[in-house]
Amino acid sequence: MSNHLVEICDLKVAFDGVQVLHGIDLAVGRGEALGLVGESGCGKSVTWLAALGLLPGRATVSGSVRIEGQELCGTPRQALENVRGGRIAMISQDPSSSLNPVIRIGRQITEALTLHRGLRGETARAEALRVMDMVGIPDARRRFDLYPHEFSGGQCQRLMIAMALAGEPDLLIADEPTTALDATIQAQILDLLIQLRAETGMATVFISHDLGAVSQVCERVCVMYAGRIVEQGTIAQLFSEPRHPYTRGLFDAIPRLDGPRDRLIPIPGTVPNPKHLTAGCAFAPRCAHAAATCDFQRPALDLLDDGRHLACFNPVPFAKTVPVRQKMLEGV
Ligand SMILES: Nc1ncnc2c1ncn2[C@@H]1O[C@H](COP(=O)(O)OP(=O)(O)OP(=O)(O)O)[C@@H](O)[C@H]1O
Repeated sequence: MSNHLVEICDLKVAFDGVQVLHGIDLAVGRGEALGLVGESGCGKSVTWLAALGLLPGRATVSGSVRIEGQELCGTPRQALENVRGGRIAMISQDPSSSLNPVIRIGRQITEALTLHRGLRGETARAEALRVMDMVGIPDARRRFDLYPHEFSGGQCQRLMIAMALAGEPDLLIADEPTTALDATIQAQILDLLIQLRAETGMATVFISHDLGAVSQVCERVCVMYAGRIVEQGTIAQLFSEPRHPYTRGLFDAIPRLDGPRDRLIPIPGTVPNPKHLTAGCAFAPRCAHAAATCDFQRPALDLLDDGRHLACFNPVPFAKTVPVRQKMLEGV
């Protein structure tokens, strides 16, 4: 059996005939933290929603998604439900997608414990309190019978993580888990994700626009553009020497606290509409490095000598490191 916990091969998704994922190959190791970055609409969420069978019926999905060898694509709904929340749990930026506003929080967590681990009665209650405590809800015993609206936004996010942990997942997919929170609470939730991974050994997929957050939580990062992976490597590789012009553009667009605001260089243009993709590289119209070939031929995702994967005919040369990335790397 492979060393990977999850292996995604040639995953394709179309909505009403419009293809939005074009053959994603991705693996997550046991206990690994993988970051998925890219601008809005590039397919980060759809990749994992498709993997878990959570897309609406009008989506067409093909390819293979395996968890420890067990194929999920084409698996009956009931069997998938055992995997979701059990072996793989997903949290999003919106606690209301996981927390039911009219059910007391303790009951919601104990129900998840019953569903995924068969715990009941006092055992379930004790475990729910332990999980609430683990995610840093103060005075869990007293707050067990409160409703979600009686908790702050950051605490609701913690409770959502508690629900996810209830099934003792092998993989936690955190989809923009901190986007809706203010900076201090964001930092606390990131710390919590790092701490929980260290304590439980679960793998984490961290989906985010925020490269700084990804560098704190993850070991490896995957950059997506227009439904494809364009660069993939370790945090150190991509942060010190991004080779894809898109990855480089994402770094240059990060606001710097220590420099003049005019150093921020946004990527020109916008993400293409999936209906209007050409046979060329989807990033070519926005790319300062694009050559004539890039307009009509698409580069494959190749493995480079340094171990990263890159899909580009004309990559950024080595040794173009800029200080902002050095600063981020200090924490890696
Ligand atoms: N339910 C849906 N119906 C139709 N199209 C969809 C649906 N969900 C996603 N899409 C399309 O699929 C593409 C990928 O969307 P996805 O949500 O995966 O992007 P993302 O990278 O996660 O963006 P964000 O960072 O904004 O969440 C987009 O073009 C989006 O419009």
